[in-house]
Parts: sequence; C-alpha cells; structure tokens
Amino acid sequence: LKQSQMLIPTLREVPADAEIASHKLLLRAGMARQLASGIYTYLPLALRSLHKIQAIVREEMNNAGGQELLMPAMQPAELWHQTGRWDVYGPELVRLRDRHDRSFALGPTHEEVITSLVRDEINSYKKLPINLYQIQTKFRDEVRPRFGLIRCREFIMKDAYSFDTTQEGLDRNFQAMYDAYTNIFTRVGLNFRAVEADAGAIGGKGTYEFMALCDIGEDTIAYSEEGDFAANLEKAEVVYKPAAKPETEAPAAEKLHTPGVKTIEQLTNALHIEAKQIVKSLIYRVDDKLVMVLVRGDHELNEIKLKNLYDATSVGLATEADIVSVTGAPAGFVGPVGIDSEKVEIIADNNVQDVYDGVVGANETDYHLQHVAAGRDFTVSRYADLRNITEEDTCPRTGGAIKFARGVEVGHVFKLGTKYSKAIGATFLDENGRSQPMIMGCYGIGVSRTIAAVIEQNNDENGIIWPVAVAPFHVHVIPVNVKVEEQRQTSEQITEALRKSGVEVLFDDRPERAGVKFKDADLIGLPLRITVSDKAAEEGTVEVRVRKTGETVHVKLDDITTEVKALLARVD
Ligand SMILES: O=C(C[C@@H]1CCCCN1)Cn1cnc2cc(Cl)c(F)cc2c1=O
Ligand SMILES: [Mg+2]
Repeated sequence: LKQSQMLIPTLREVPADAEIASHKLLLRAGMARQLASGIYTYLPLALRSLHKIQAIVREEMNNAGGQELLMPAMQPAELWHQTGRWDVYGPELVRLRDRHDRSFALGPTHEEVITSLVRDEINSYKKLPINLYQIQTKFRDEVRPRFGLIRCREFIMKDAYSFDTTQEGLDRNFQAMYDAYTNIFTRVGLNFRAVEADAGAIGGKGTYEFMALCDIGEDTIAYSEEGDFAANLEKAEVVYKPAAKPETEAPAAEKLHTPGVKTIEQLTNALHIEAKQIVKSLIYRVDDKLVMVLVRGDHELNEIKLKNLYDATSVGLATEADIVSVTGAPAGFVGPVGIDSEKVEIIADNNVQDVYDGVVGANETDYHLQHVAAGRDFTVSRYADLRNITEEDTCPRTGGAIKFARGVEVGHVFKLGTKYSKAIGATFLDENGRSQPMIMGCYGIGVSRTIAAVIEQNNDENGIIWPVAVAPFHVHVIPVNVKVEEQRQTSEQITEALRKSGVEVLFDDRPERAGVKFKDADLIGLPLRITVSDKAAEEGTVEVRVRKTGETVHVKLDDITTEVKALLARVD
C-alpha cells in the first residue's frame, strides 16, 4: 500500500494527557484518535493489527471447540433483572430507553444474553457441551478512563461462554480455554503470566487472569521464582507461621498519653517501636454491619479477602461517625481492648495473634495502650488470612521467595457454575429425563487492550517495535528520494515482488525528506525497513534494517524476497 494515500497522521509532539508509552505511541504513530474520554477511533494501522490479533484469537478458539456468533450490544433490562444485576451495577452500566420507553443496557458483558439464547435453543444433554464466543464491542462507563486503549469506556472483547452437564465437563472446557489463551498470548508475542485471581462480583471459583507484565499495569502480581506460583495480590494467600511465644508475659497494659499521634509512622517515631508491634484497628462496613478488623502495623489489609470472608456484596471503610459510635474515639485512637463485641465484631489477620507486647488505640482521643497482648487483653471472634502478601512471606506452594510484578489484565477465565443458568432458566434434560441447570464457564480477552499491551512491551525512544505476528505491515519500503525515477521504480518492483510472496509492504512514496520518512518508520515500528538509494542503481543492492535490533544488511535486489522472509522468520 502507498503511504501517501493512507491515513497515518503521525505526530512529532505528544499530547499532554498521554502518560504512558502505548498511549503516546498510539497517537503519535497515527494509529488511534480519541473521540471522547475513553472512546477511540482505530485508524487503519491499528485496525490491521487488531484484525491480526482477532485472527489468532479465532484460530485458537476454534481449535479449542469454540463456535463464533455475534450478540447484540443492546440488552433488554428484563434479563438483568432476572439475574439481579440491574440494581447491582451503578453508573458503570450504560443504560438507555428505546422509543417505546423500554429500558436497555449497552452490553458490558453477555452472560445474560448468551444464557437466554442457550435456554431457548438447547435443552438436551445430547446437545451439550457447547462453547460459544463472540468478538464484540463492550460498554463500561468507567469513572476514570485512562492510559489510551488500556482502560476505555468502549472496547473490543472476545467473550466466550461454555455450557456443560457436569463439573468435569466444565473443568475440561476451562482447561481448554486456559490452554487456548496460553497459545494466543504466546503467538501475539506478549510477555504474560496466568495468575490465580479473585472471581469478583461475577462469582464462581478457580479463576485465572492472564497478565501482560508491564510496569504501568494496575494489578500487582505476587509470584515465586521457583515453581509456577503466581497470583493477583488481591488473591495471593499468605501462609501463617505462628511466632514463638515469649518466655515472660508482657506487663499489664497501660495507657499512654499520645496527643495527636495517629498514624503508624507517628507512633513508631513517638514510642520508638517497630510497626510490627502496633495493631491497626480498622472499622469497616461489610454490607450493612460494622466490623473491627485488626492487622499488624507493618501489614496491609486486603479488602477482597475481607469481602470474601463474609461473602459480602460491598465492603468499605466506616464513616467517622460510625467509628466514634462503636469505639467512643476517632480514627487513629481506636483499639480492640474494652470493645463490646455485641456492638461490633472483632476479627483479625492471623499474625495479630502473635502480638504479645503491642500498642493499640485506647478508644480515647490522644491515648493509646501499650504492653497489650492478644488473647489476654482483647479477644477476637476469628483469625483469618486478611492481609496482602509481602516479599518477606514465602510462596504458599513451594516455600520459596515471593517477588512482585505489575501487570495489565488481558484475559480472564472463570468457572461460573449454575449462578446464571439457574437465574435465567437454562436447564437440560439429563439421561434420566430430569431437568438440571447447565454448568457454565466464561472466558474473556481484552482484544483492544492487547494492542496497547503489545506496544507497552515493545517500544523504544524512537517508537513502536512490532512483533511480526501482529504488525500492521511486515516491511516499510522507503526510497531516499522518491523524485529519482530509478529509486521509485526499484521501490515499486520490490514492493510488488514481496507482495506476491505474501509479505505485507507499506511503501512510503511521500515526497518528504529522507529524515522525516525514517523518523516516521521508526515511530510506526514495522519489523523491517528497506531503504532504496542510488546504491540500488549503482550496485544493485538495498539496505534492509531490523527495527528491533538495528541490524542492517545490504541485500542484492535479486535476493530481496528470500532475505526478507528469512529475516522475518527470526526477528522476534
Ligand atoms: O465481565 C465479567 C466476567 C466475564 C469476563 C469474561 C467474559 C464474560 N464476562 C465481570 N464483569 C466486569 N465488569 C462489569 C461491568 C458492568 Cl457495568 C457490568 F454490568 C458487569 C460486569 C461484569 O460482569
Ligand atoms: Mg481483574
């Protein structure tokens, strides 16, 4: 294709609000343009990459037994009432009314739709299992869209849904999807890890997120270098190792006047103690009840673990008023000693039980208690794993060291069970003619987000460095001076020869200075760049440059096709 005729509006400067590499480069390389916050146009170059990613997704999904269909974006509210989700989701769910004043949602996901379709069309075990998927635009009115295509309000997702008659069947489908995802992200060229994840509001258990490793990722991954343990920090379980009881018991707890000393930092400085000797008492509202959660001063409460402990719908810090009402003191001076467990349940992270000489709030403004011992001075209704794992903890699988990484979630696989099939009424008649709810799984890939993740992982100060499999084109052909007839002709011949051999070429036929064209080529980042200069006429050679390594080879015109294909085969 001739670049002079293509819409590739490259930019020299970066729009101020683009913070991360992939966002900057999508704009600068003329691949995307924002229509509104979190809403983007994919320009021709981006669409070519998108189509290649989708082709890989389709191949692997079809190999895994998936059947592609396409569902509507407009979803009747009734379906969301049947699953109770119409009222669960807030402004993130895009709602509209049609001309008859009927309520609809713009689909953020399609469990309700697909389950109602399968309910109506399949009712015998003989027609199961089935795995249906689509690649479609999703709508989620994110409160803070950011990072270009990483977090949009309108985005492209591949979402698949499996329906089985048995748990073993679901396990098989789940494994098939897990393997397909591994193939997809490997072929796309992403550096990714599958991590144990929390199922969140969708429910079910045994869910994995596929994380593209990159520093701007919103998710934190805990992993061990030995073995294959990797988990989203939300989920990573902490192995509790009881500490040795000290020989001597702490002296009786006593009050300390600590005016204005509220935070862990202030307490450690004022009392010359370590954070681990302090017990944080956090008052949380879990659904409609108040709970005091105790966590050691050097640890972080994990709200997802708290939520899962109560199987709650919502969890959040209590208001100042709530805190005063249950403890008599404001935040910063709150503690478990003397609390009426009728008014507020006290739970604690496992490590709190080993606090034998600790500091807690005295439930009185400007006072703390020291020499407090768990069990002696306060009781806890239950101990549980409620904190984030740290690099001091050991791997729950291998006992090895724990490391952290950041990641962008590009895939998510769930075992749903019968939550949706029961709510929507997708049942099947089993061998004995008994009606049973189908057993479901659901599986998502953020296709448009994957483009951004690939760019995030493959760029340098000059621009994008496309992996071959998803590059918009394979080769950039650039005459140093397109006004020199020899150079233009040679460029066109090369372009045609390569095209005939299945190599996709972007021919920069613009009457621009060489420097401008080379800068744009580095920005757009195709795997190979062929420069046609007077050498073509003089020596019959052209220069082939590998974008990723900078490696440059001088190739005879007759060998260009074989050389280019050989380079493309080994460049990634
Ligand atoms: O989407 C899933 C689960 C899986 C992911 C893979 C493909 C199938 N769905 C979870 N989820 C996330 N955000 C949502 C946002 C809104 Cl506004 C909503 F109404 C529903 C959901 C919602 O259900
Ligand atoms: Mg997630």
